[in-house]
Amino acid sequence: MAKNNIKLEAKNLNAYYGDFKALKDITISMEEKAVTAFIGPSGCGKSTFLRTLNRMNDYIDGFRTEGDILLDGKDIYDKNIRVDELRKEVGMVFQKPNPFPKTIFENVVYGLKIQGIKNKAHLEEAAEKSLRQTALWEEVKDKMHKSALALSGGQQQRLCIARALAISPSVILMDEPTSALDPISTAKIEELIYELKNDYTIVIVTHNMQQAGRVSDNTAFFYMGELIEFGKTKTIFTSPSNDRTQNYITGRFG
Ligand SMILES: Nc1ncnc2c1ncn2[C@@H]1O[C@H](COP(=O)(O)OP(=O)(O)OP(=O)(O)O)[C@@H](O)[C@H]1O
Repeated sequence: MAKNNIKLEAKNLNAYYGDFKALKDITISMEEKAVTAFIGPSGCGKSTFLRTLNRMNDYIDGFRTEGDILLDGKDIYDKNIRVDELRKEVGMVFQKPNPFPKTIFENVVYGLKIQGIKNKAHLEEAAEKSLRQTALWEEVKDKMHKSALALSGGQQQRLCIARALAISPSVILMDEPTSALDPISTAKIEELIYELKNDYTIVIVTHNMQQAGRVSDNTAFFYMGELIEFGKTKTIFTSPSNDRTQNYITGRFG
């Protein structure tokens, strides 16, 4: 298989919450249209790192970074970057499905409406497209104007992914997207991730080793704020070169 282009890169990235250094000298390249998984024990910095990739941590008082994060070669922390534009390009899906207390339709088109798109036909078309992409359309097409909160947890998470897709990002960040879901819903989301990587670059934080093994092309193992090992998922899971990676994936700690 030809090697994909690099979509996202961190170069010598340090991140701090006040005096606490949560990420230490992270350098990593993430391939375009591939799935990169972040694994590691609780508190090792996976979510912090994921959130630096669309500047979600900007909201946290005392948070700061050193080093660079490049999206398509451009530093996303550059002072000329518009964070709203960045977040259109780099969408995010969270651990717990978080639909708005609105209809299914309003949830999917939320981002488009914020962008000022009002044309009803256009919004309907976009909603259908995103819901088809997340394999939810058949399940919800007759209740588009009912509350999204009436959907099951798994459907809600697929709706949140559809909401993220509707604004046409090129990267989707997923922070433990299935940890609140049952096994069947989890399998659906995993299938979806597999499909989506044809068109999107995906970065996923997961505690579930099997999940990382099933869905990702490349895996990064973090430990206490450091990137310990990064490589092809198959290699990381079958013959890691670092003892700490080996101990973690075999369940000896974490
Ligand atoms: N808002 C915050 N303020 C201060 N420290 C924080 C904040 N968020 C995270 N941290 C600290 O940064 C470190 C990394 O946390 P992070 O949430 O990135 O880890 P994680 O690997 O994603 O953990 P988990 O798997 O439990 O979600 C931890 O020591 C955590 O306590």
